[in-house]
This record gives sequence, C-alpha cells and structure tokens, in this order.
Amino acid sequence: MSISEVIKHMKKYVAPSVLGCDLSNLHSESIDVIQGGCDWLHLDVMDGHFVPNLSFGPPVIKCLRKHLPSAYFDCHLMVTNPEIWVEPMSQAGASRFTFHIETQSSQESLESLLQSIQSHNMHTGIAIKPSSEIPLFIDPVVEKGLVDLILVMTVEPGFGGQKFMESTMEKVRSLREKHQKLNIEVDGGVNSETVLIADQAGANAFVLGTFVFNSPDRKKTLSDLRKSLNIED
Ligand SMILES: O=C(CO)[C@@H](O)[C@H](O)COP(=O)(O)O
Ligand SMILES: [Fe+2]
Repeated sequence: MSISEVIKHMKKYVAPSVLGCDLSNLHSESIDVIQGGCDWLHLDVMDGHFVPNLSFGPPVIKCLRKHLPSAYFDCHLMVTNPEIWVEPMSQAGASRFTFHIETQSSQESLESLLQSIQSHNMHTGIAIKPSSEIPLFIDPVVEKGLVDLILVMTVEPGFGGQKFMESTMEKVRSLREKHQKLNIEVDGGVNSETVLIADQAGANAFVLGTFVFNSPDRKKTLSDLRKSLNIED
C-alpha cells in the first residue's frame, strides 16, 4: 500500500498537550478539551535531567485520573530512567507510557522495558528527538508487537511553543513505509498548517499544546482540526 492509501485507512487521533494550558486549573482545562472533542490527553512528564525543565509526575496524574476515570492519558516521559517510573505511572492511571529511545542502549533493555510497561497494563510508546537516528534495534521489537506507537519529536523536547521542524518528516515517512499499522505521533509546533504536513508524511496522532489551548474557541479549533484531517465522529 502507498503512504496515501495507508493514511486514508488509519484511525487518527488528536491529543492536546496540557503543558499548553493553565496548569493551576488542570482539571477544568482538561475537561474543556475533552468536551471540545479530543481523543487523548497528552501529559508531558519531565525530570529536569533528560530535559532542562520540570513539569509534573505521577502524583498530579493520579489526582487528575480520579476526576477523569475514562479519559485516555497519553503520557510522554522525558526522563533519564524510564524503568523506575513504570510502576508509579501505572498506579497513577497512565493509559500509555512513552519513553525516549535515547535512554536505551540495547535491544535487550528496550525489550525488557516494553514488556514491563505491557505487564503493567499500559500501552507502549517510543519517542525520538529530532536529531536522533532511529536505531535499527527498534524494528525487531516492533515486529514482535511490543510497540503501539512511535512519537517523532518535531521540536527539541522540554518546552511548548516552539517551531515545527519540517526536517523531521523524513523520519515519519521512513517509519510509515516500514510499519504500516504502527501509530506514529508528532509532537511540537503542531498547528492547523503543520498538522497537514505531518498527516501527508504518514503520522496519525497529533499532539497540540499552544495551538489548542491558546485558541480563542477551543471547541471550534478542535472541530476544524478534525475536519481537516477527515476524522469522522
Ligand atoms: O513534549 C512536548 C514538549 O517537550 C510537547 O508535548 C509540547 O507540550 C507541545 O507543545 P506545543 O509545541 O504544541 O506548544
Ligand atoms: Fe509531549
């Protein structure tokens, strides 16, 4: 199947990143985008070491989960030691645990981390920075069904509000050519224009922080995005 055929048939997901919201009102801001029509809530966990910023972690996610029992929590961990956060994130109610490939040095460690995430009843995701090459040892773990999603960073991780790096689309295209059923997510600088560039390249999950939360009418913004991506509700 050509990339355009694959794109036509894949389910697509819109995931607002709460890093772009008023975090002092995390609960009501989350409800606003859930009611406005999003698929996943993207939660960025940062440890101040893997990236030069701190955000929030399992205690905050656990509180949010109590208020939103059925929301899909798409958690993106920008942390140096993802292994130690599997249990706490699962206890907190994460739906997906996405960690960075740069933290893994071998296929063995990668496989064991993915298996640990799955055994804690979370979906798995592997994120990759703009400047990193996709290591060849990812392919066999994808073939084994251990990976639900690959997150291609379209900005340097750590902060919202940066400019989309179109050069990263090369990675999206080559992943899509190899893995037609895999979820491919883009994250950083995604707006009404760049979302279409990523869609064309073969991505099917779109994280938007600033663009959604700063828009004057979030419901309309989400609905327009869904229309432009041909998502049928
Ligand atoms: O992971 C990150 C940043 O490291 C993202 O999820 C950002 O939060 C996206 O924000 P915008 O670039 O859309 O403002
Ligand atoms: Fe993110």
